[in-house]
Amino acid sequence: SHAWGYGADTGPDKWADSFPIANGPRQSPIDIVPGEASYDPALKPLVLKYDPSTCLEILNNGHSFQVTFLDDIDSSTLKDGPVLFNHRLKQFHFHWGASDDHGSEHTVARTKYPAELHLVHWNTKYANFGEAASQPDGLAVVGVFLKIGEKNPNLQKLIDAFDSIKTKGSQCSFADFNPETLLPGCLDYWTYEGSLTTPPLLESVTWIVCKEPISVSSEQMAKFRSLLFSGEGETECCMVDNYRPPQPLKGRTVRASFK
Ligand SMILES: COc1ccc(CNS(=O)(=O)c2ccc(S(N)(=O)=O)s2)cc1
Ligand SMILES: [Zn+2]
Repeated sequence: SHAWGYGADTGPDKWADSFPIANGPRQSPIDIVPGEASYDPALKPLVLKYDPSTCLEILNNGHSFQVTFLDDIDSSTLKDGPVLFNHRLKQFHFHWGASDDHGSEHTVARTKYPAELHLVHWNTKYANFGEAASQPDGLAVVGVFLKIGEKNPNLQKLIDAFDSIKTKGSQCSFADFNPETLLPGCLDYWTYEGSLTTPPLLESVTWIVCKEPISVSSEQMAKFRSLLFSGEGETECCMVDNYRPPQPLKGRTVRASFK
């Protein structure tokens, strides 16, 4: 069945049964080894321009929680960086662990962060998100690590909506949130050609992983873990460890935008 998840019978080690691309040549996430990344002076700075008025809703899709954006015009966009075309923000979501010592998808020299933010954008040379998602240069996902530290007031706005999206399939309107507030001060990044980290694991993602993390408090991480994978009326299953472990690099080059 296509009911994939993160449990023993449905988790990452079983995804290849229904999605053989799981063993493909450009799978994500990966372990980023800074010493092996090649600095590319031709890489441009990332240009991220987000319009809070295009923020639509926050929802629990049974795998993570995500905030979706109106993407019918160029109001929230990603330009430059490693990409050649304009991309539109579709949604952002997170991956996290059952405890503060793990939870990110990408790792840095095998270092795990407690969580990772993904801002998903699609290349507007294609007609729409679904079209773009099936093209090798169709998507660009910005990854931002979360590190335990000061309480993050911008994350708190998301956390305050969790009571309304506790169970799988629940959603509520969510307006005027600016994802720019979730970006680190420095936008130095690593970039490589990869895939979606969840089924359908499409190999259509230019990954842009920020070197600098943002902060999250341990108490805020505990609130992430109060969300449920399970639907209303089902046996409660805490939404934790919704991350895929690093995949083989298979000869790919990881470039750095910084020295
Ligand atoms: C064509 O049919 C499709 C196309 C795409 C999807 C997946 N949905 S999605 O693109 O939002 C993402 C899934 C995983 C993401 S990650 N962790 O790599 O940022 S992004 C579903 C059906
Ligand atoms: Zn993700």
